[in-house]
Amino acid sequence: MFADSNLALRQQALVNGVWVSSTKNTTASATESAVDDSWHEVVNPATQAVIGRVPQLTEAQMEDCISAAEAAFYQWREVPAKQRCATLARWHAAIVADRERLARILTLEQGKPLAEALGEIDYAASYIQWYAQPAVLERSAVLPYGDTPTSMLVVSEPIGVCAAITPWNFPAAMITRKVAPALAAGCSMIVKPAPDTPFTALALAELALEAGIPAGVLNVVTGEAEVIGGTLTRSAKVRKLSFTGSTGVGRYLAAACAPTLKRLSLELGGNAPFIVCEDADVDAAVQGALDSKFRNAGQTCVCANAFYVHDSVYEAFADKLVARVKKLQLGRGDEAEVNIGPLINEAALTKVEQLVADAVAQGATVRCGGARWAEQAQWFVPTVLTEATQDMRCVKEEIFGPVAPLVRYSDEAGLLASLRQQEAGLAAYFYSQQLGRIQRLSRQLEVGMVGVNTGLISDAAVPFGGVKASGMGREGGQQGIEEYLETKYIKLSQ
Ligand SMILES: NC(=O)c1ccc[n+]([C@@H]2O[C@H](COP(=O)([O-])OP(=O)(O)OC[C@H]3O[C@@H](n4cnc5c(N)ncnc54)[C@H](O)[C@@H]3O)[C@@H](O)[C@H]2O)c1
Ligand SMILES: O=C[C@H](O)CS(=O)(=O)O
Repeated sequence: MFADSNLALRQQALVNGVWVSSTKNTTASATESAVDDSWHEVVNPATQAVIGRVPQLTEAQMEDCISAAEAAFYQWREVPAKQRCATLARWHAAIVADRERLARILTLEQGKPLAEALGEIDYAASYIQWYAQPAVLERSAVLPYGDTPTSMLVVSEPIGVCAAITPWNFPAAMITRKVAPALAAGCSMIVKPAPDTPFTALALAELALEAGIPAGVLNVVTGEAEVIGGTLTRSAKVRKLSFTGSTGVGRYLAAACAPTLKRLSLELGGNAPFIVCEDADVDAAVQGALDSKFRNAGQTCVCANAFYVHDSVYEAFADKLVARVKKLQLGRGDEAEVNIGPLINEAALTKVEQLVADAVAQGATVRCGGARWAEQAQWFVPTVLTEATQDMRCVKEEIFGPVAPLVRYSDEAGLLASLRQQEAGLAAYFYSQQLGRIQRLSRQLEVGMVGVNTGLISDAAVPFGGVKASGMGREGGQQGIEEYLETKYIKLSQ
C-alpha cells in the first residue's frame, strides 16, 4: 500500500516480516476515503498537505510483535557474528544505493533541506557500516586466575528483545544508531518512530528485509505513543529500551521500565553553551555558530543553544554573525539553495515565539529575524538576539529553533560556575587558541561531548551521549555496542 507512487511510501507497519494495517475497526474498510481512528495521517510540515497515513496498531498487535521479536531473537543470536555483520553490510549497501529516494522521503515528512537530508542518510548509513565490522564485537576474555589457563571465561552476550522509541528531528540516524549495534550484538529490535516522521523508518525497514535481515529481527510499529509505549515498557520480554527524545518523556519511560528492570539508554534534551573566548578566532567562531545553531533549523539536540561571548569580542562576533544569518535562505526543503526549512509543527513555532517574546520583554535586542516568515507561517526567520541574559527562557531552556541569543561575559570562572547549574549536559562548544584554556574548559564543562574550535561533533565512530538530565548511555563507537550486551562469567572445571 503506497501513498506516493514517486517515493513508494510504505503505509503499513512491519511486524515479524509482514506489512500490517491496524486491526482496529476491522469493519471499516482500509480503502474507505474517510480516515477512521485506525490510521494516523502524516503531513508535510512545509505545506500541511497529507502525504500518507500509517496504522494505529492495537495492544494485541503489539503483544504479537513482542512475541515474534522474542522468537526471532533466539534464532538471530545463534547466527555467527560474522554473518550478522555481513547482513548489516548488505543493509548499508542497500541504503547507499537508495539514498536519493530516502532523502526525499525524509525531507517530505520532516522538512529539512534536501542537502541536509542527504547528509543525514549518509550519517545514518555510517552507523550500520560501523557496526558491520565484526571487530566491534571483540569483548570476550580468558582470565589467567583459574585452576587451568583456560578455566575462567568472560563473554559478552546479546541482551535480548530491545525496543527503540525515536524522535522526529533525525528520522533516519536516530533509527540506525540504535538498530545497527543491537542487531550486530545479536538482539532483535522493535522500533517506534515519531508519529510525524514514520515513513523514513519504514523505508529503512523495507531495505533491511531486502538485505536479508530475518523476519521478527527488525520490527517497525506505528500507533498511539501510550499504547505502543505501554506494551513495550510493561512487557518482561523486552529487556532493553533505547529512547531518544525529550527529557520529560525520558523520565516517564525510565519510570515505566522500572518494574521490569530493563536496561536503558536515554538520549535526551540538550542546552549546549557556545563560548567565544577572548582569544577566539572570531571568523571561525561565526562559521561554527552557523554550523551548529542553524542545522535542521535549530531542531537538533546538540545545537548550540545560547552563545556566551567574551566582552572584548562581543560586538565583532555579533556583527559578523548577524551579517551571515541574514543571508540564510528560507524555503521548502525540496527547493534549491534553501538553508532553513519549516519547523516541525505549530507547537514548535509557538514555543519559539514565546521564547523570543520573553527575551525581548527582559531587554534583549532583535538584531535580525524575531518572528515567523511573513510569506509562510510554518517558518521562523533565523534570529540573533543581543544583550541576552541567563535569566531569559531562551537561555535557560532548549530553544529547538533558529534563534541565537548572545550573552556577554567577562569572568570565565563565574561563567563556568553558572553553566554547572544547568540540568542539561549533552554538548558544549568553545573557541579558544590557548592550550591551557582549552584543557581547562574541556575538563570543567559538565557535558558528554565538547566541540573545541568546531560546531560539528557528531560521528558514528564516537560515543554520542550526555550526562545529568541529558540522559545515560552512549551511541556509536566502541561504547555503543555495550548498550546491547550483557557480560557472563563462565568457570570451566574438568
Ligand atoms: N540526545 C539526543 O541524542 C537527542 C536526539 C534527538 C532529539 N533529542 C531530544 O528530543 C526532543 C525533540 O524530539 P521529540 O519532540 O520527538 O521528543 P518527544 O520526547 O516528544 O518524543 C520522542 C518520541 O517519544 C514518543 N513518546 C512521547 N510520549 C510517549 C509516551 N508516553 N510513551 C511512549 N512514547 C512516547 C514520541 O512519539 C516520539 O516517538 C528534544 O528535547 C531533543 O533535544 C535528543
Ligand atoms: O538531534 C539529535 C541528533 O543526535 C543530532 S546529530 O545528527 O547526531 O548530530
